[in-house]
Amino acid sequence: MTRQTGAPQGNPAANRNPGTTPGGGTSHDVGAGWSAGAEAAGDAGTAGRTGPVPPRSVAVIGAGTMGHGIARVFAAGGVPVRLADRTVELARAGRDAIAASLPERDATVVDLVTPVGDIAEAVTGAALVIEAVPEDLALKQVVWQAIGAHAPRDATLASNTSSYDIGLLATAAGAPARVLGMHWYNPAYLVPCVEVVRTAAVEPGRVEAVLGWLTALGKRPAVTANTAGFVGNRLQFAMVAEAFRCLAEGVATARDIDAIVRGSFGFRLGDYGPFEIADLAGLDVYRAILDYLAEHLGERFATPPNLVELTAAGRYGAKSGGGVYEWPGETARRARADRDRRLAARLNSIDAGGQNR
Ligand SMILES: NC(=O)c1ccc[n+]([C@@H]2O[C@H](COP(=O)([O-])OP(=O)(O)OC[C@H]3O[C@@H](n4cnc5c(N)ncnc54)[C@H](O)[C@@H]3O)[C@@H](O)[C@H]2O)c1
Repeated sequence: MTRQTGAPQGNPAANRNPGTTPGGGTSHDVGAGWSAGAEAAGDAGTAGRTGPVPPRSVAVIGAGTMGHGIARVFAAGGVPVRLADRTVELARAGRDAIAASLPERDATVVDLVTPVGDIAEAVTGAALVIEAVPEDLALKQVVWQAIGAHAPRDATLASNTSSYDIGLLATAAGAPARVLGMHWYNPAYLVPCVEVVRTAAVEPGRVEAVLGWLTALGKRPAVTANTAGFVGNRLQFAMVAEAFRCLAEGVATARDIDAIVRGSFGFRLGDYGPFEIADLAGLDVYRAILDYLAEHLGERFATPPNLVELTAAGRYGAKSGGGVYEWPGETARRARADRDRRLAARLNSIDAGGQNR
């Protein structure tokens, strides 16, 4: 497996784990969990930034739950947005939802959003087109035909699909070299990560341009390959499926399952990803747990060969100086101190918000 070198060092600026990109590249700095905290989540403005800049104009197709939230992110970054739906009235409803979601009903943001009832009109002059119509493949393919027919020849075209093969949409558009996935999470203006899905056919530079645009808007993008569920939904839905199984087997009530996730491993997930947590816990421990779970709960818990390989090589994580990440010198001690500080701050903020259920 690919090992990440120079990973957790306890210095937020220097330790942005780039993550393993599908092509094996680790070139972009996305500020993964270990270094979270420097940027405000959501649609931060771009004033004073000297790095990446947002796209000059955007069309968002579908003004529902996701479309209006995505449109808000760009408008809040100063980007003119054409927000399209089946009718201009539905598109106006999307713009109204943006206005209602803004703490101060900021007119400068809302005024940058133009509702339209027609895809051809929406995509005219757009540097970036984002499709966010319902998860219905036949519907999406019709919409993608229209996008392909009318979008400018140099526009980057993105789908917010949660699960579909981006290649099917790219084919419908007739422009595979310009199509990629852009998987946002709800609410789009608050959840920092956007998965950027790199297809085999997308031309060099498109993915990198999107990463720059998102970074300019205060987002924390990460790259995935074009596989079912990408990374986020693959992991999230593995948990959801197991939660339903626990419920069906009477292991706990729905309320207790939610409380366990919120208050235990889920409590850490806002700050740490699975590999960071596993390296600090001990990969030998994780392997032993998985071996037992596989024996008692079945093959879906089978220990993955790359975990077997690491433990067989004596790479147990922070305690052995290396696991998924490298842990030279004092890094493990510093990372544990950093973890305790972060989690204490998280606990305090939850308590302060009165949300500790
Ligand atoms: N809801 C989520 O949490 C979430 C998260 C990530 C990704 N997604 C994905 O985002 C996409 C949109 O999901 P949503 O939850 O926003 O759905 P939604 O139903 O809330 O919104 C879809 C919008 O698309 C519009 N629409 C339908 N046909 C259209 C057409 N031909 N032209 C233009 N607009 C059209 C609908 O009128 C509606 O306003 C789906 O692919 C979904 O899987 C959803």
